[in-house]
Amino acid sequence: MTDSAAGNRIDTEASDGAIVAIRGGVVDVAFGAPVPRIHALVHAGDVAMEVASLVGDGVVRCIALGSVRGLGLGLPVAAKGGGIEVPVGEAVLGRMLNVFGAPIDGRAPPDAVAYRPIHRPPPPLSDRVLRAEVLETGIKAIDLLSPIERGGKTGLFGGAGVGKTVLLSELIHNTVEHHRGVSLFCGIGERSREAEELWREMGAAGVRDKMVMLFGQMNEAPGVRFLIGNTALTMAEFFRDDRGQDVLLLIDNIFRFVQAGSEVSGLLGRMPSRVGYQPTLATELAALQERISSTQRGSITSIQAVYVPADDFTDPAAAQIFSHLSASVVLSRKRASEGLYPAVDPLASASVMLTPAVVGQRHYDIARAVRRTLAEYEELRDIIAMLGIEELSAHDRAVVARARRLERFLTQPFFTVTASAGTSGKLVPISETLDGCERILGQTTFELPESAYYMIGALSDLEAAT
Ligand SMILES: Nc1ncnc2c1ncn2[C@@H]1O[C@H](COP(=O)(O)OP(=O)(O)OP(=O)(O)O)[C@@H](O)[C@H]1O
Repeated sequence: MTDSAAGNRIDTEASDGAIVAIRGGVVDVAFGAPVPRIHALVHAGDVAMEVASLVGDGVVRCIALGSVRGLGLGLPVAAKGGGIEVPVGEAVLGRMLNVFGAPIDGRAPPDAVAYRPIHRPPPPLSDRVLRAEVLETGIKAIDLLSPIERGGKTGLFGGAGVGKTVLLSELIHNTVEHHRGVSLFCGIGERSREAEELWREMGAAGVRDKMVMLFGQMNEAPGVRFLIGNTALTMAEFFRDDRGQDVLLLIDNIFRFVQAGSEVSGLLGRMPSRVGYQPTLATELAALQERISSTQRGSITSIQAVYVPADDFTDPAAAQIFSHLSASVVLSRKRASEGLYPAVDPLASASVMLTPAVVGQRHYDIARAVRRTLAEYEELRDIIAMLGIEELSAHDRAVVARARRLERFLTQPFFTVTASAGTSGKLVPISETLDGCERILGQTTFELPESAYYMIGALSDLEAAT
C-alpha cells in the first residue's frame, strides 16, 4: 500500500464490491476488505471507473470513465488492484489513443513493453532546469512580441472563434517537422471533427511517425476529459526521462481540463467556489502543470490553447492558467474582426524571453518600439474618430501611418488555412521580421499603401514584387 519510487503506483489488492448509488457519472460502491484507495481503477461490467473519494464504512465514490447507462444498484464491481496504467515507449508513436492508451485509430493496441500509472508526482524542483532558449516559430507576431521558450510553457489565449485552433495547427506545422524529439498532441474537450482533421493533416504532412495523438473530446465523460492530460504527461515523461529527448506537447484546450474538473467536483457534491469553479482548481491545475517541466535529462516544451470564457481575462480559470506560463500569446476579438490574422494582441501578449539578455538588445528595442507605436496609435484612435485624421499634427500622422503598416505587416498567411483563403503560407525568419519592423519604424512617409503590407511574408518579398 505504498507509493513506489517509480510513481504513485497503487498497490492495492483485488477486491469485490457492489453498486449502492448512482448519480449522473458518479457511482458509490460498497466494498468488503480491502477497500480500494483513491485513484484505484474499478470495473462494473465494461464500465471503467476511478475512485475519487472515500465515503467511509467501506463505500467509495467513483467517477465513471464511460457511459453509466446500463448500470444498476447491486451490480457487482471488481477492483483488480492498481490504477489506470498506459503504454509508454516508441510503440505509441504514430498512433491515435484514448485515456487508457487504447487505440482509436482502428489499429491493434500498441505493442508496448511497459505500462505506467497515469498519476505521478512532478520532478523535484532540484531536477528542473531553465535554459533561456527561444523556439523560433516563423510567425512574425509571436517571434517578435512573445517569443516561445524552449522547454517552457506557452499559452494561446482567446475567446470563442478568434483563431486558437488555427494558430496551434500552424505552430504544429512550423515546428513539428524540424523538432528533433517527439511530439504529443493532447485534445481535451474539443470537437471530435477537429481531432480527425488534425490526424489527417499530420498524415499528409508526413510527421505522424514521431507524434502521438491523445483525445478525450467533448462527447466523452468528464472523468475522461479530466484524466487525458495525465495520460499525455505519462507518455511525455517516458521520452523525457527514459530517452532523454526533447518533447513538444501541444494541448487543445487546457481550459477544458479545468472545466472537466469542475464537472467532476460538482458530481462529487463539493461546494463550488469563485464563479462556480471547483475549490480545488488551483491544486488540480498545478498537479498537471508541474509535471510539464524540463529536467537535466530532457525537456518538455508545451503550447497550450486556453479558451477564455466570454472574453473575460479575469476569469479565475484563465488567471490560474496564466500564472503557470512563461509566454502568453493573447488573441483579440477586435483584431480578428478586422481580419488581422493571426489576431495577436501586441500590447497584451508577453514573454519572459523578451529581455535583452535572451533575445539581444536589437530585438528587444524593436519590440518595444513596435509596442510603443501601436500604443500611441490606440490613444490617437478616439481623436481620429471624432475629428478626423487631418486634425492630427504631422508627427501624429506619421505615427498613425507607421502603426497601421506595422499592424498589417504583423499579419501573415498561414499554411494551414491555404485552402480557404487562397493564399500560400509563409515562414518568416526572425531576422527578416526585425528588419521589416525596423524599416517601417524608421520611415515617416510611405510610397506603398497600407494594404500592400497585409498578409505578406518578409518585407523584402514585397519589394521584390513591386
Ligand atoms: N490565421 C488565420 N487566417 C485566416 N483565418 C483565420 C485565422 N485564424 C482564424 N481564422 C478564422 O477564424 C475561424 C475560427 O478559428 P479557430 O477555430 O481557430 O478559433 P478558436 O479560437 O479555436 O475557436 P473555438 O474556441 O470555437 O474553438 C477559422 O475558421 C477561420 O475562418
